[in-house]
Amino acid sequence: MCSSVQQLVTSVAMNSSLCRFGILTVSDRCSRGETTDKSGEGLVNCITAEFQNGVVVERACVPDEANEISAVLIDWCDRGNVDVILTTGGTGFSPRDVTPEATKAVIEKEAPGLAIAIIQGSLAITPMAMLSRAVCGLRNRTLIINLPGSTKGSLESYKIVANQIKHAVDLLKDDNAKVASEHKSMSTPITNSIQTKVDTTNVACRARKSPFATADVKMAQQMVLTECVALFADTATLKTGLDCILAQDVFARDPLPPFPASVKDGYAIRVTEHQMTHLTVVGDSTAGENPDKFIVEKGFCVRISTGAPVPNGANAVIQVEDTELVETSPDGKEEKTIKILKQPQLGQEIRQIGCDIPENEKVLFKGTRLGPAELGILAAVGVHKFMVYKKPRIALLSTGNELISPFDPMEKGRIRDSNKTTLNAVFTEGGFQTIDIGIARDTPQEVLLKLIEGMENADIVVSTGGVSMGERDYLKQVLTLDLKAKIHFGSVLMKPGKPTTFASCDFNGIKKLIFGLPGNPVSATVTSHLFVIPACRKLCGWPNPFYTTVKVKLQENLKLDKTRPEYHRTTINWSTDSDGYPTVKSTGNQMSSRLMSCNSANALVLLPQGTDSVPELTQGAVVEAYLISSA
Ligand SMILES: Nc1nc2c(c(=O)[nH]1)N[C@H]1C(S)=C(S)[C@@H](COP(=O)(O)OP(=O)(O)OC[C@H]3O[C@@H](n4cnc5c(N)ncnc54)[C@H](O)[C@@H]3O)O[C@H]1N2
Ligand code: MOO
Ligand SMILES: [Mg+2]
Repeated sequence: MCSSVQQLVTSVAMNSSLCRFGILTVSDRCSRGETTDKSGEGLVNCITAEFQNGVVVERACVPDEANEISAVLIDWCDRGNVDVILTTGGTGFSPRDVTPEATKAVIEKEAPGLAIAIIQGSLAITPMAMLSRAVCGLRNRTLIINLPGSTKGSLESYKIVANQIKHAVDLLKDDNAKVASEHKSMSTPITNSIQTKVDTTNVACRARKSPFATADVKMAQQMVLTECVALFADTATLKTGLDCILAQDVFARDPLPPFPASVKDGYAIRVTEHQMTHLTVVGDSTAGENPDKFIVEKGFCVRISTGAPVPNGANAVIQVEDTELVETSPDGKEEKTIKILKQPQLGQEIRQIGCDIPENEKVLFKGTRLGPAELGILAAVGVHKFMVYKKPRIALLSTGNELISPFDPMEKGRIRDSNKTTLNAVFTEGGFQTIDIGIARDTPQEVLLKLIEGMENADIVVSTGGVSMGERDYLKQVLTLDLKAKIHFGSVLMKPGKPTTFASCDFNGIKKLIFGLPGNPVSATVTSHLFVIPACRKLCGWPNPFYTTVKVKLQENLKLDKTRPEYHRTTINWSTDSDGYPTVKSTGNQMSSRLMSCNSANALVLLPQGTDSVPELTQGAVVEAYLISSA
C-alpha cells in the first residue's frame, strides 16, 4: 500500500461515513508494465470526483491468475479496511479470463442483482455486454464487484450500480440508523403521499361473501409449491452448511483410505503358502507414518496400530489377541519374536486404498440435504466449500390496531402481539432467518408500506391478521389493487386457517411470495407449518418439503367439525400400544384464538369433516398426524 493511501486508511478508519474502495486491475499486460492501467485510473478518478464520501484506500494490479486475484481479494476483505472492491478486467470469454472464478472462490454470498443490473444496463449500450461473466458478491463485510477491463466499459458498468453502493455498504456494516434513513429517503415519495386504491370510505359496499373460491389443503399446498422455484446457489462451508441442500454434485478427489490401513492393533505380516508361525518384529507402524518406512519380508512382521499404513510387502494384519510374545530384546522392553496363533487369511484386517470412498467417486448428489454425516463426508474428501441453495429470508409482519408489543404494559382494548414471537420461533426452528418489520395499523397505507418494506428486505413476507371479512381487513385489497399481486388462494377448507391467503408479486423484477395468515394465534401457527415451512424448504431445494406424517391412535373420542377438516393439536405418546401405534391426546379446547391448544402439542392430527352419520371419531380410531415438533 503506498504511503498516501496508508494515510487515507488511517483517516478513513476514523470516519465511518466514508465508503472505502479498493481497485484491483486484472491484466497480464498491465502487470508486466507493457501498458498503463487506464481502467484502474479511470475508476479512481471517478470515485474521487463523483462518489460522495468515496475514497480509494487500496490499489493493485495482478496478472490473470486466479490464485493471485483471490489472494488480493482475501487480503483486502479480511483486513476489513475496504468496503467495496472494484475489479477491472478478466471477465470475458478468453482462456486467460478468470476473474469471476477467482471471485467466486472467495465470496461467501453472491450478489447476483448487481451483476444482472450491470449486464442489463450495459446491454442498452452494447450487445457485447451479454458476453460478460462478471460476478458480484460479499466476503466478510466487503462487497466485490467485477467490472469489464476496458476503460469505457468499466466506468459505464460502475456508474450503473454506483447509486446503490452506499446503501449496500451501510447494510453490510449493519448500520441500522443509516439504513433506516436511506430507506426513508428512498421511499419518501411513498411515505409522504402513499397512494392506495383501496376505498376505505364505503363500508356498506363491502363484499358480503368472500370472492375467493375455497381451496382444499392439498390443492392449496400444491399452489404454493408451484410458485416456489429454488433460489440461487450460495457458497456454504462445513460450519454453515448444516441443513442446507447441495446445489452441486460432490466428487472425492482422493481415495479413502488413501493408503492400505490396518483395521486392528496387531502385526502387519506377509501371508505365504507355508505360513511361518514365529515372526521377527522389525519395527512399528503407527497412525500418520509414512507407508514406505518398511518392507516386510517372509518371516518378519511390523507392529501396527489401527489406522496406520500397512507397510510394503505385508498383505495381512493379525490382531494382537491372536499372537503370543516369544522373545524380547535384551533389556526386555522390545518385542523381538512373536508367535501367531491363528492361520491368517490373505488381506485380512486391511482396508484397501479407496475401500471406503474410491477416488473420483460421486459421494454426494445435488439435492442432498446436509446433515451431520453428509458434512462429515465432505470433510473426509477435503471439500470444505461447496454450493448450496440459498435459504429464503422471511419478513414478519403483524397487522392490527389492537396490537401492542409483549414488552409493553397492557392498555384498554389492546392485545399482545404473540404471533410474531410464535412465527419467529417456528421459522427459526425450521432453520430460516427472519426479520421483524413491525406492526401495521389497520390502514391500507400502512399495510402497503410494510409489505413493500418486507419485499425490499426478504424473499417471503409473512403477515398475520386482516385477511377475513372485517371492514378493516385490507390485506387482500392492498395486494391486488396496489401491488398488482396475484392471489393464488384466499380461502382454504381447513380449521383453523380458513382465510389463509397466498399471493405472489413481481417486485422490481423479482418474484416475492406473500403469506397472509389469519390473525388468530392458532390459525397463524398451524398455517405456518402447513404452508410457509414447506414453501421455504422448496425454495432452498428440499425434494420433499412437507412434514413427516405418522399413523397414530386416538386416546379419546373427538367431535368432528361439520364444515371443515380439522388440524387438531395433540401430544403424541411414542410408547406404542398393543397394535404398534403411538397414541395421541388432544390438547383440549381447539378455539383458534386459544394458543394454549398449541401448548405441548407436537402433532397436528388430521380429522375429516364430520357428517350426520359420522359426527365423531371414537377412541382407538387410527388417524394421520403431522409431526410439528421432534420434542
Ligand atoms: N364474517 C366472517 N368473519 C370471520 C370469518 C369469516 O369467514 N367470516 N373468519 C373467521 C376466521 S376463521 C378467522 S381465522 C379470523 C381471521 O381474521 P383475520 O385474519 O382477519 O384477523 P384479525 O381479524 O385481524 O384478527 C383475528 C383475531 O386474532 C387476533 N390477533 C390478530 N393478530 C394478532 C397477533 N399478532 N397476536 C395475537 N393475536 C392477534 C385479533 O386480536 C383477533 O382476535 O376471522 C374470523 N372472522
Ligand atoms: O379458520 Mo379460523 O382460523 O378457525 O379461526
Ligand atoms: Mg379480521
